[in-house]
Amino acid sequence: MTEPIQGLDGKFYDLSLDPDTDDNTLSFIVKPLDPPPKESVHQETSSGTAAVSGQAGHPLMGSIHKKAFNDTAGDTHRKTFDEFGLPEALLRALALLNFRWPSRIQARTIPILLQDPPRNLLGQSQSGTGKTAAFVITMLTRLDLTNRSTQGLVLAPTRELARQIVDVIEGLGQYMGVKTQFAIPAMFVRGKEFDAHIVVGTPGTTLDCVRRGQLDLDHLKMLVIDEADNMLDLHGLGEQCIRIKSTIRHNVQILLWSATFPHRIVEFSKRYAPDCLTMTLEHHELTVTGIKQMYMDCINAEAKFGVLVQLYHVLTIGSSIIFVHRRDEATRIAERMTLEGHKISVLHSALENGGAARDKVIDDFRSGRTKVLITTNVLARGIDVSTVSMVVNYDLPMDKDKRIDFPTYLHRIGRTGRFGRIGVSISFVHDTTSWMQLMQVSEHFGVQISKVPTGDVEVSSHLIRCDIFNVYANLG
Ligand SMILES: Nc1ncnc2c1ncn2[C@@H]1O[C@H](COP(=O)(O)OP(=O)(O)OP(=O)(O)O)[C@@H](O)[C@H]1O
Repeated sequence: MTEPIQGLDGKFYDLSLDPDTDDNTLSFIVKPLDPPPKESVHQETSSGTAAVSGQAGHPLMGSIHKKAFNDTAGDTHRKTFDEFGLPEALLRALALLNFRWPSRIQARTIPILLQDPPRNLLGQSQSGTGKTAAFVITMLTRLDLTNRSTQGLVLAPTRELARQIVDVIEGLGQYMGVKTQFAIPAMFVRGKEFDAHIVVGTPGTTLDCVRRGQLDLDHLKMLVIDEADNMLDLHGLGEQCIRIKSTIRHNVQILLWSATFPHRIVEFSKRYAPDCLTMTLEHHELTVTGIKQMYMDCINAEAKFGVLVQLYHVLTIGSSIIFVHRRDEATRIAERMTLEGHKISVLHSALENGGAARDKVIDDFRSGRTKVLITTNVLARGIDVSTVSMVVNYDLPMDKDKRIDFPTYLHRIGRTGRFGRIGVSISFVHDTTSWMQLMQVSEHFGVQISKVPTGDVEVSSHLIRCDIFNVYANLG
């Protein structure tokens, strides 16, 4: 048995994570130790229920249910989707998908985005708080689905995110007869005109399709740019997004979304989406309460791999993502982890094969066929896999000037702790520079990043479990 953990209630528990999480819960085995309670422990919170229950003397199954708290909660008066005047077919799909209440960003944006005349928006909210459904619900409500012209265009930075967005549109639009198409490499027929209500694409391929006359945007009503701070960055995809915008009418409603909007991008974004309503957050509001941030101090860069192996020996924790800086490093670590007996997937942009290889990797990970995914920043943004309960920053994210990249840190750790779940992020530091960079992260976002010792396997395991437990105990 592992070392007991003292909960905030003063009692002692043995806690281990249960990897068999379902879509709605992160579960763990909790065994009360001192003394075994006669009745179940049941803790009601103001915004949901966190329960540890079971019979005395038996291992107990505790779980954090999908519940709205913190960033995902609506405002004081909790609105319902029924109040937004949505089509009946959409309400049916929301009910089927178990979307019972809108999250805060959904409650704030959907009603105003549905008003006439349509307003542009720059919308920011923490990772995993339901921005995708916010724009998909708006789009499905606004479009005339009896007309087969392309009325909605969604641009995303990667094929994985574009595929995920189409899944959300098809899920929410399943009773509405909505047709979607991709404008991503190898996912459309060259020379054939697009005839879908909504096209979801990456900027380069979308622009290509518009220029070839395959994609007609004359009837466009709504343009959504997901991960907009990244997409409008002139060092990246900004130029292509500007060109796409120059082909559309000026009364098209433009929605820009992201969890991060650095100041330098906000001004440009406001020019891209003129007169937009702006919902932004301060640095210290950006972190998600359910994500416990930690770090491990490695003696040097070479020692990091040993620490990683040690970490995976003591924790079997649902699914996890390991972020590294370089593609060759991702492959190298994957090979070594495989030799250690782990089932590993690797995804980076050099993995092409017309996209099929990338699609298989992410599909295997999503379905739980693989539990550990090693990747680069290509998957730092947007990807929503609810079973991910740990993110490892094997290397800290750097910008092109070799400074710590705050937005990417936030997006990476945001692959866990989604929509009210709890998760852990562990960043590796290996010298004074990386340690100072992590302290800058802590200061920038106003969060505590606690140290997990690397020497003693049992102690590190215990401390991580202890921290997770306290996040759990503090919920609500
Ligand atoms: N109202 C709701 N009720 C229940 N679940 C929801 C609701 N809205 C969204 N979700 C779920 O929350 C999860 C996170 O949503 P989503 O991926 O849209 O977050 P996001 O804010 O776009 O995150 P990121 O900034 O990382 O891109 C998804 O699994 C989605 O199905």
